[in-house]
Amino acid sequence: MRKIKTIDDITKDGAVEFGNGYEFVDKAEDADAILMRSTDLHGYELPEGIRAIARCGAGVNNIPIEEYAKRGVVVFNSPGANANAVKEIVLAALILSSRGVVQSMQWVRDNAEDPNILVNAEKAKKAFVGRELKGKRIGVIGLGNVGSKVANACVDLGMDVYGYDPFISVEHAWALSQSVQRVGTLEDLCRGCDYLTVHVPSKADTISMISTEQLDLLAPGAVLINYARETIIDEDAVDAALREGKLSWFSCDFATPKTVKMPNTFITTHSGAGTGEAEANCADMAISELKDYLENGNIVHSVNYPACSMGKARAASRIACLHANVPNMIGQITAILAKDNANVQRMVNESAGENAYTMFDTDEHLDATTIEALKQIPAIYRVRVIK
Ligand SMILES: NC(=O)C1=CN([C@@H]2O[C@H](COP(=O)(O)OP(=O)(O)OC[C@H]3O[C@@H](n4cnc5c(N)ncnc54)[C@H](O)[C@@H]3O)[C@@H](O)[C@H]2O)C=CC1
Ligand SMILES: O=C(O)CCC(=O)C(=O)O
Repeated sequence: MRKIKTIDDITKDGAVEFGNGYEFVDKAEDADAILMRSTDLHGYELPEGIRAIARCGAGVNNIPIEEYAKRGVVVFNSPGANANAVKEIVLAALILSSRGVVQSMQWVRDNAEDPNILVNAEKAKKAFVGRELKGKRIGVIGLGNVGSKVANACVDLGMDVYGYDPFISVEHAWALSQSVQRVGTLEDLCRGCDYLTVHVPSKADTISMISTEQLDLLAPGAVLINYARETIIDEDAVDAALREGKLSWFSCDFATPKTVKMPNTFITTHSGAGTGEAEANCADMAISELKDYLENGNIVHSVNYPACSMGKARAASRIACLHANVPNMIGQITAILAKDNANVQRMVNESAGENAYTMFDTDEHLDATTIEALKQIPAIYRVRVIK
C-alpha cells in the first residue's frame, strides 16, 4: 500500500480518490507523498520518507522547492487546472469595480424597510452610475494559463487589451488572441491603462513589481486587480494611490492587515480558484502526477525537477536517481551498473536548472550493494527502487 497524507481541504466535499493500492494516513511521518493546497511549508519539518508533494494549484511560493529538490523530493503543481475559475472571478472584479454593483446592493439592504423603496431607488441610483468596460484599456501582466484567458476574455468584452510577459511560452503565445497587443516593458504596459491586472507567480523579480512608479503611469482613476499573490504589489503604494484618487478601486484575493484597511476595495478570501470544478480539476491532475511518479518514476509538471517519462514500468527493475545537474553523473552511474554486470534496457537523463534525473530499466534486479553504491555518489540526492 502506498500512503498519502493530505494537507488542506483538497475539495469542498472531501472527495479525493487515489484508487486501489493507496491509503490515506494521518501523520506525514507515515506517508510516501503529500497532496496539498495553500499551507505554507516553509519551516515545516518534512519527514524523510516523503518522496513527492503535489500542490493542487498553480503557485508554489508556499513550498521551499529548491530545498526539497536537494532532499530528493519532487514537487508537482497543476498548471492551468484552476485558470478558468480565476479568469471568471477577475471578470467579476472588472465589473464590480466599474458599476457600483456592491454599493447599490448595500443601498437596497440599508433601505429594505422603506415602503417607497421602488420610487426612492430611482433617485438613489445616480450615486451608482459606473462606466463600461468596452473600449477601455487594460494591461495584463503575465500571459500564462490565467493571464492569457483573462486577456482573451477582455478582447471579447471589447476592451483594448495590452499584455506583458517576457517569458511567455509558445503554447500561451499561440492561445492568445491576435487582438492582444504585446508590449516589451512593464512601464509601456502601465502607461494610460484604465485597468491593470496581475497574473504572475510570486518570485524574486515580481515582488512589489507594482509600486508608485507603475501606478503613476496609469490613467487617473484606474482600477488595479490582483488575483495572483499579495507580494506582487507594494501595499503602501497602493494604499496611497487609493487615498489620493489615482486608483478608483483595488480588487484583490488577499486579506492582509494592510489591504483590509484600504479604502475602495473588493477583497476576497483567496477564492480565485474556489469553484468545485477547479478543485476537482486540480485534484485529478495532482493525483495522477503523484501516482505516475510513485508507480513508474515518471515526472510530469514538476516545479523542481525536469519532465521525464519512460512510460509504465514493465522491465524487471526500474531505478530512479535524483541528483545535482553536474558533469559525469551518467558515467558514474553506468560504471557502478557495469560492476554488477547489469544489463540496462533503457536509460533517460534529463536536467532542469540545478537538478537532474536519471532513470533506467534493467533486465534483472540490482543487488543491494549496487543500490548502496549508487547512493554513495556524492551528487546523488536520492535513489528510488521503483520496481
Ligand atoms: N487567487 C488564486 O486562487 C490563484 C492564484 N494564482 C496565482 O496566479 C499566478 C499565475 O497563475 P497561472 O497563470 O496559472 O501561472 P502560469 O505559470 O501559467 O503563468 C504565469 C506567467 O507569468 C509569466 N511571468 C513570470 N515572471 C514574469 C515577470 N517578471 N513579468 C511578467 N510575466 C512574468 C510567465 O512567463 C507565465 O507566462 C500563480 O503563480 C499564482 O500565484 C493562480 C491560480 C489561482
Ligand atoms: O488552493 C487554492 O485555492 C489556491 C489556488 C492558488 O492560489 C494557486 O493555484 O496558485
